[in-house]
Amino acid sequence: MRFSRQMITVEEAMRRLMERLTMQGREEVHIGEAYGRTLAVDVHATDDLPHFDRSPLDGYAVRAIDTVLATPDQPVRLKVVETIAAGDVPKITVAEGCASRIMTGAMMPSGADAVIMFEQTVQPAAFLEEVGIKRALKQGENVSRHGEEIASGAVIVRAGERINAGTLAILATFGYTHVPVVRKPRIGLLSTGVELLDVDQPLYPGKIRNSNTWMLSALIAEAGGIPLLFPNMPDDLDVAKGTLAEHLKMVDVLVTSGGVSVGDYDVMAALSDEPEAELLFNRIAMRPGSPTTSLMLHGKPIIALSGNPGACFLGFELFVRPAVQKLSGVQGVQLRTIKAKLAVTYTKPCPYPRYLRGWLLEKDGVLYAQPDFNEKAGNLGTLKNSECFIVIPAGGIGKQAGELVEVLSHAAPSWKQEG
Ligand SMILES: Nc1nc2c(c(=O)[nH]1)N[C@H]1C(S)=C(S)[C@@H](COP(=O)(O)OP(=O)(O)OC[C@H]3O[C@@H](n4cnc5c(N)ncnc54)[C@H](O)[C@@H]3O)O[C@H]1N2
Ligand code: MOO
Ligand SMILES: [Mg+2]
Repeated sequence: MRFSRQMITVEEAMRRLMERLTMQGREEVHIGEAYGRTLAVDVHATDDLPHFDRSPLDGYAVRAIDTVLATPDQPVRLKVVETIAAGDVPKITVAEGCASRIMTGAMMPSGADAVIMFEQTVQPAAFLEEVGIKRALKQGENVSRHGEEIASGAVIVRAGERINAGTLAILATFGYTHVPVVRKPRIGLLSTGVELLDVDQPLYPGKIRNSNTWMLSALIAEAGGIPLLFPNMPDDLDVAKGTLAEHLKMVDVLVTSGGVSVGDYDVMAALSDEPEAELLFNRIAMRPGSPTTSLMLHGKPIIALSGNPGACFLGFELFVRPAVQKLSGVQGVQLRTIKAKLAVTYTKPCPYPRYLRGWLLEKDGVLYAQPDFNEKAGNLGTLKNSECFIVIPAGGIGKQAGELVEVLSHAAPSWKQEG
């Protein structure tokens, strides 16, 4: 099996994995902790917004009919009967020939049906209790109507939407101190390989420090999962079987790095051949990361990423981020690309689609995708500069500068969210 692998497309691999994942249950969290979480149910407006007629300006609440003859040269004089601050309940009805001073956000007094801003009024010097209105107003002008933005009972946020800063504003407006969200998935994480040292260990010949675990842990948290870090796993199949069985009890998905290729010590590849493992895929038409593997073990999915840091990074974006999102309740998760012009010619041939790390730039209104030329799968020095993957299609002669290419950005918005 290890040497005769069936190659499938990225899309097919993603489909096979996604169909094994189901949304987590729900929990309630305080609004202060809800940022970045996914709504578990539709949330409704508990009142009209606004819930009273209010003024959007600092000015005077008037009866429009009283202002019909008003001009800058001949202002209409009205008697000021009250001053209304935001938060006050007006006490006096605005009668014919009268006006109330009113502040932004304050409740409209009964009788008034329009507001004129201070700048369009004059204060007759000798008559402090009067105001001169310099233009005619229409009924309803400058009044924010009760319920004009959102009606009580309307859906304000849908199940499956990710809570951003704007969502928090609307939830707070309607009094949701606690928010029904989808439980965060627990994503176990470990690296394989006896060559790996911890960050605080000195280098020895042949050994390297484990960087994938730290990179993946941050990416998992950013995607909305809880990373659970397990110790590095030795390249021994029997040990791996026991260790993984224990870890799987504690997580919803397990992500591993390394050991997926055809090497003598590639333990995750060896595990895929075991009868208790159900292989989902172990060869994908993509570069880097073609040996990226996924399997079901003891009823739980394992996503086994390549150990090469660049391939590991790509594998995360293509498979782990969408998996975390689906478990987190995000609706309609799928790979979504945008088109941009390739900033420089790239001619390296490849039998599979190649995902080049890079970034986007804008020049004279045109979006360009700039590849990072440090794209060897094992290179990690420029991983930090990567904000997207530029897809160079299989075969052919690559792409010329200025040709349109598909670009997959790492940020969450590139994953379609419906609803
Ligand atoms: N005969 C073949 N050899 C290889 C093939 C192939 O098709 N035939 N594929 C190559 C490709 S492509 C890739 S990608 C790698 C995949 O390797 P593994 O996923 O098995 O990963 P390892 O062998 O464990 O490690 C690869 C590389 O990455 C370093 N590494 C591993 N873990 C970490 C970590 N946690 N932090 C930093 N670096 C790590 C490791 O030391 C190796 O240098 O296989 C090719 N070979
Ligand atoms: O898939 Mo590998 O990362 O090309 O070296
Ligand atoms: Mg290997």
